[in-house]
Amino acid sequence: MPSSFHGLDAWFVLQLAVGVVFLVARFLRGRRRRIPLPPGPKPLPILGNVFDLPRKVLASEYYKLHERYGDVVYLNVLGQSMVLLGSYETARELMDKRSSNYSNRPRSIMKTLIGGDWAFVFDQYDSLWRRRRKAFHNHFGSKPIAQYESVQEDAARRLLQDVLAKPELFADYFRFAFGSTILRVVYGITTSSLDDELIAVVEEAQVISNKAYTPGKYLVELLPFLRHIPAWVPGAQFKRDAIEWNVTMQATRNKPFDVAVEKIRRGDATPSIVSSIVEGAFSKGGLSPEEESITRDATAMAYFGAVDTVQATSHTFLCAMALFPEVQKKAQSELDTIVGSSRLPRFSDRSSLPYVNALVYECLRWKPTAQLGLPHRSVADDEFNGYVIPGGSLILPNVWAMARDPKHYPDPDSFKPERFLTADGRPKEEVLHPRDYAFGFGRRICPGNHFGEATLFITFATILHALIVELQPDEKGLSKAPASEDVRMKENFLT
Ligand code: HEM
Repeated sequence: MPSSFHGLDAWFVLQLAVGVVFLVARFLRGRRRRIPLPPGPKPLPILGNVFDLPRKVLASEYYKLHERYGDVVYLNVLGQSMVLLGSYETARELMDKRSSNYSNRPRSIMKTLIGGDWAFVFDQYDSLWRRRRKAFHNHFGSKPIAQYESVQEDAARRLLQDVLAKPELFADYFRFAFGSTILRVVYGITTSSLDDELIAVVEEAQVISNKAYTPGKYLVELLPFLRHIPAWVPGAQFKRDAIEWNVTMQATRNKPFDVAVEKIRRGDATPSIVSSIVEGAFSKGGLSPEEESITRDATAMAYFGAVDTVQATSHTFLCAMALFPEVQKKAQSELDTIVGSSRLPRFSDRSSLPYVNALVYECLRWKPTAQLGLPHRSVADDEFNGYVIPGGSLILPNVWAMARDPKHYPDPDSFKPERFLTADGRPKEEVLHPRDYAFGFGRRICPGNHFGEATLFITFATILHALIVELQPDEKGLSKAPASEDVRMKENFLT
């Protein structure tokens, strides 16, 4: 006997519901069909554009699709819509101006499996992300970070000594300088050597996340039901890795925070972001468990956001200085005039050093660190230039292409800080600033951009004031510089 629902036959209600859903879906599909998708290669049935997707995560490879199909390119990979944006103008229109629709992130199953749910860079565009991001922004905005300038100056000076003592370890020392600055600013923790225990933990977490978030590496991202497979099943290595990685990911979130809180309890804390939050809450009886959890999440994100990005830009700097000695000389001459030979640069010199500032911007432009940005995901269907962009599409801004658009940057392969300066050496307003794309877009724009730029400024100014960056000669005493266009970016989201 069929059951009844408020007097209606349940079977009838079910059929009605299915019918309505079907009609709505058909209507939406029809609407979409009336408005075409953006141009792109013809998809295969079911597989879609799997074989059109560049084999390498390299912006230059993705750009070939723009050369063929235009500024906005549509791909469908196994049912997942992807929209590639090939110019600053399109990214600005969609990701900045319509930010409320384009600020989601792709879902990641591995993020949860490895215990990385605290890393809000991968959060969905929801209220939890808003709270974590606000907590972060409160301490990394342009005003609050000014109080940590002396920490950044000290780190740059220590870097100089370390590189002078052991130039062959320059890459390790740059990394240590940025990592130790973050631990000091965020947690008030002083680290003294490359093999510091806390640095080792957070560095390990970086390696893990780079593995876990490599696009296309894990089948579970395409077939989410695989996450339920028990770890002992043959072939489920990803589950066994995830269990092991959980320990490091949790330690990264909690260990430095616990050390900071212990120092506050003992009364020997140095001023830091955590000390200001925890001590600020004393008057109301301390942080609530929820506030504490948000603080742990937000503060742990700083090391994650800061170290790889700033280090990659520093490598661009070293490479550019070695390849363009005339630029290096100009920057050094400005430093000699403004800073003089009796001391090292300080933040108070920053506004008097337009050429050094322009050199920082040119480093962000010449080989941008996140060459395909970080993917966003759209929320709902949208119309743009006569095309429909389906809700749920992955949006990939080609930052590399923006940074070398000849409309904005004539002779883009050359490293020319002058492009950001007027003929009489003052900052030029009308040129597209790398800050407008190198740090991402819309509501997801990098909240560490002020801190990041400040770190780059003081590090580059200090190095240039004391050292000369040159190519290392080979065994015959010759040093052959590659052409600028042959300096290749590594295959990855971060270069
Ligand atoms: C040269 C330096 C840096 C570059 C080029 C850079 C670049 C980026 C980019 C491209 C994004 C993605 C934005 C988007 O989705 O549209 C991002 C996000 C982020 N960055 Fe940075 N960044 C830098 C330095 C820093 C620093 C120093 C910090 C921390 C102090 C930081 C923290 C973050 C965080 C927390 C996010 C996630 C934002 C979110 O999803 O809401 N970054 N960064």
